[in-house]
Amino acid sequence: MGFETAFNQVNVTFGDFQALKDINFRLEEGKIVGLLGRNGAGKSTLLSLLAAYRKPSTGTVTIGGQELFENPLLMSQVTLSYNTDYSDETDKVKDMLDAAASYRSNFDRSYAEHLAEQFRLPLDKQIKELSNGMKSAVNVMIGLASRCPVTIFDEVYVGMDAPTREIFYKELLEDHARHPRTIILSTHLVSEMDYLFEEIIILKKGRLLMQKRSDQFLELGLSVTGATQAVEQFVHGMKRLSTRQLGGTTSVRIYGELSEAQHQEARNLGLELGNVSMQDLFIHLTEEEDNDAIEK
Ligand SMILES: Nc1ncnc2c1ncn2[C@@H]1O[C@H](COP(=O)(O)OP(=O)(O)OP(=O)(O)O)[C@@H](O)[C@H]1O
Repeated sequence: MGFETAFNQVNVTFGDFQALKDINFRLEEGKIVGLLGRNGAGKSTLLSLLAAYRKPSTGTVTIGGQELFENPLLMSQVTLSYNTDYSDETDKVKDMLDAAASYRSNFDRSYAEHLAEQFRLPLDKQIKELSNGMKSAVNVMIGLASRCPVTIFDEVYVGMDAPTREIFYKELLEDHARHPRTIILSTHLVSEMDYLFEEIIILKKGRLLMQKRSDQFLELGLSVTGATQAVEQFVHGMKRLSTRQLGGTTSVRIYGELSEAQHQEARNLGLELGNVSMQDLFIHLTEEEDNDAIEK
């Protein structure tokens, strides 16, 4: 069975508020995908559809060509980890492992215990007594060790300190290499997590703004560095993301691709061309009010 994931003409409305509008995309199986968007863009709503927690108001979500909602066999192939309220959870960490092992067919208990060790999770402690970052680590541990063909983490890092997040990213990459599967990560930590993503999806105000491979996305912008006057002459009329100046040297980040003639002109002016970050592009694309076009 294939696990290509598809959203087909999906809309979600809450009363008269439309949270998702005409969402169409396909995810080839096996990729690590970053789901990006400003607060309220619709990321959690979209992920809740993919975990079959809710049904689209219209449209369908399919995995391997079959509709997901109320399809128990397919639903068991998806896991969604999110910031859970564990304030009343008297189970111990090890009880949680037992429960996950009993209902997840691919659950790898020894890998879960390895993760518990990495995250320094006390197996005998009640979950409600853990710190916030440790509760998030429990979610990551269950999510990764479940080895579901579609594995989703919705801002699951909340409360984790930087070294713990590094352990999460490292384990995710290593386990994905050993057991390739679709992993979707929604995040606001774009600059910290950009290297993880093979592909990105950007939502803006409930719409799919862009779906691109990360390398193609990064080609949407570039930095131009050199003598201030030459840089200013070169970037005149281009869409500017930011400017940094130090002494007589200026570095301008622009949005847009250059023609061969422009590359030649940059060389003639002695300018250095470089990359811009995923975060810079993301901020630009989600701030611009006139940029609501759907691009693929
Ligand atoms: N149950 C609900 N009832 C009414 N509106 C809702 C409901 N759930 C979500 N919304 C609205 O839908 C929009 C999208 O919310 P969603 O939680 O999907 O955004 P998000 O991209 O995950 O945001 P954040 O980055 O802040 O977590 C928001 O305007 C939110 O208020």
